[in-house]
Amino acid sequence: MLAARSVAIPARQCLRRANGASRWAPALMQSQTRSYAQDRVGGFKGKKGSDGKYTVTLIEGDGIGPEISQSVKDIYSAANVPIKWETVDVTPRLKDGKTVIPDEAIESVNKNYVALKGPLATPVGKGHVSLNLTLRRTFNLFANVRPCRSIVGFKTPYDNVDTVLIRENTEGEYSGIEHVVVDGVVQSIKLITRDACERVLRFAFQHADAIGRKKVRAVHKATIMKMSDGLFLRTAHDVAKEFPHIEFDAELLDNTCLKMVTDPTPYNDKVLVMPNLYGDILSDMCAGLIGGLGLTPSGNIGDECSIFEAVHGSAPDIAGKQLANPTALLLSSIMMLQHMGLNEYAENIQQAIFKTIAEGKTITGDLGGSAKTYEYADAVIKALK
Ligand SMILES: NC(=O)C1=CN([C@@H]2O[C@H](COP(=O)(O)OP(=O)(O)OC[C@H]3O[C@@H](n4cnc5c(N)ncnc54)[C@H](O)[C@@H]3O)[C@@H](O)[C@H]2O)C=CC1
Ligand SMILES: O=C(O)CCC(=O)C(=O)O
Ligand SMILES: [Mg+2]
Repeated sequence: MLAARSVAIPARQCLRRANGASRWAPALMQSQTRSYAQDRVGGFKGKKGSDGKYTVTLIEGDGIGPEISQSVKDIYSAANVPIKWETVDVTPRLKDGKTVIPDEAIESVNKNYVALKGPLATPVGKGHVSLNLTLRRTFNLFANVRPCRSIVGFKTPYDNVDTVLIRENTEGEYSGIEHVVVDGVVQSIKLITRDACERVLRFAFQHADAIGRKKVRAVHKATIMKMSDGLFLRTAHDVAKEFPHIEFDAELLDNTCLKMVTDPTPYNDKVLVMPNLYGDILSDMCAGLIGGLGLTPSGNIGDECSIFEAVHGSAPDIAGKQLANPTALLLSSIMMLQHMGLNEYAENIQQAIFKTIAEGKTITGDLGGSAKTYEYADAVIKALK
C-alpha cells in the first residue's frame, strides 16, 4: 500500500465560492480555451477514421483514475465529441529482466499520436520505476505544459492566478540513475544535456509566442548546482537570442516559491521554464493557489505524440469512493481537444465545467461541496449547450 500524502490547502475556509456565484469573466474564459499545442511540435498528426472519428488512447490509471476517466467518457459521449477511446493497460511487465510497458500500449499511442492518461501510482523507495516518467521518456515527450488559472466564481485567497509553467520532462533529477557507492552512501545523478535544455527552452519561447506572452523566465538553482543548472541557464541565455522580441530573465527557485505564494499576479505575463524536479514541485504549489489538485491540467508534448494528464496523482486516500474531482482530467482533455483542433467541443465542455463550478450546487468535496464524482459529471452534462 502506498503512503498517502495530504495537501494542506491554505486557509481552507477561504475556499468558498464568491457571492453572486455565476460571475463570468470573458477574458479569462477565453484565455482558458487557448491552444496549448505548438506548430513547433508539428501539430497533431492523427487522422479521422472512415466513421468520422479520431481514435484516442486512454490510460485510465490507478486509484481515482477509473472514476475520473468514467466522468470524461460520459461527458464526451453526451457532448458528441467525435472520438473513440482505445483503452490500454500499462501494468508493467518483465521483458528480458527489465520492467517495460506492454507493447500494445506503446503501439496504440504511436498509432493514434495522442493519449489521455489517468494517474499512475509509483511505489515509494522500492518496486517498479515511475510509469509516468517511463511514458514521457518512451515517447520523448520533452515538454510538460502545466497551466494554472483561477476558476471564475470559485473564491480562493488569490483571485487572479494565471501561471504557465513548462517543465523539462525527460531528464534532470528524474533521470533515474541511482546507485549505492558503499553501504550507507548512495548517489543519485542529475543528468542534464544541452540538447534537452535547448528543445524545452525553445519550446517555452515558442509557447510564449503562441499564447501571446512577452516574457520567459528560467527558474533555476545555478548558484548551488553550478554545472547542471548552470548548463540549463547558459542554454536559456543562448536560446533567448533567437527570440529578441521576448524578454528573458532568470530567478532562483526558492525566491520564485516565496514570491508566488505572496502574490502570484506578477507571473501572469510570463512563461516559466525549469528543470524537471522544480516543475513537478512548483506545479503542485500553483494548484494550491487556485483550489487544489482537482483543478489543474497538463500536457506532455513531443514531436510525434502527446499525452495529456492531470497534475495530480492517484489519490489513494479517496480512491474508490466517488469523492474525486474529475475537473483536472477534464481540463487536460480540453487541452487535448485543442491540440487535435476540436476547439468547438473543447469550448462547450469547458463552459459547462466552469458554469457547474460557479453555480456551486454540485461540486466535489475538495471544493467544499458534497457531490459524488458522477453527480458532478451529470451536472456538467446538463450544462452542455
Ligand atoms: N502523473 C501522475 O500520474 C502522478 C502520479 N502520482 C502518484 O500518485 C500516488 C499518490 O501520490 P500523492 O502524493 O498522494 O499525491 P496525489 O496527487 O495523488 O494526492 C495529493 C492530495 O490531493 C488530493 N487529490 C488529488 N487529486 C484529486 C482530485 N482529482 N480530486 C480531489 N482530491 C484530489 C488527494 O486526495 C490527496 O489528498 C503516488 O503513487 C504517486 O507516485 C503522483 C503525482 C502525479
Ligand atoms: O511518477 C510519479 O510517481 C509522480 C510524477 C509526478 O509527480 C508528476 O509528474 O507530477
Ligand atoms: Mg507531481
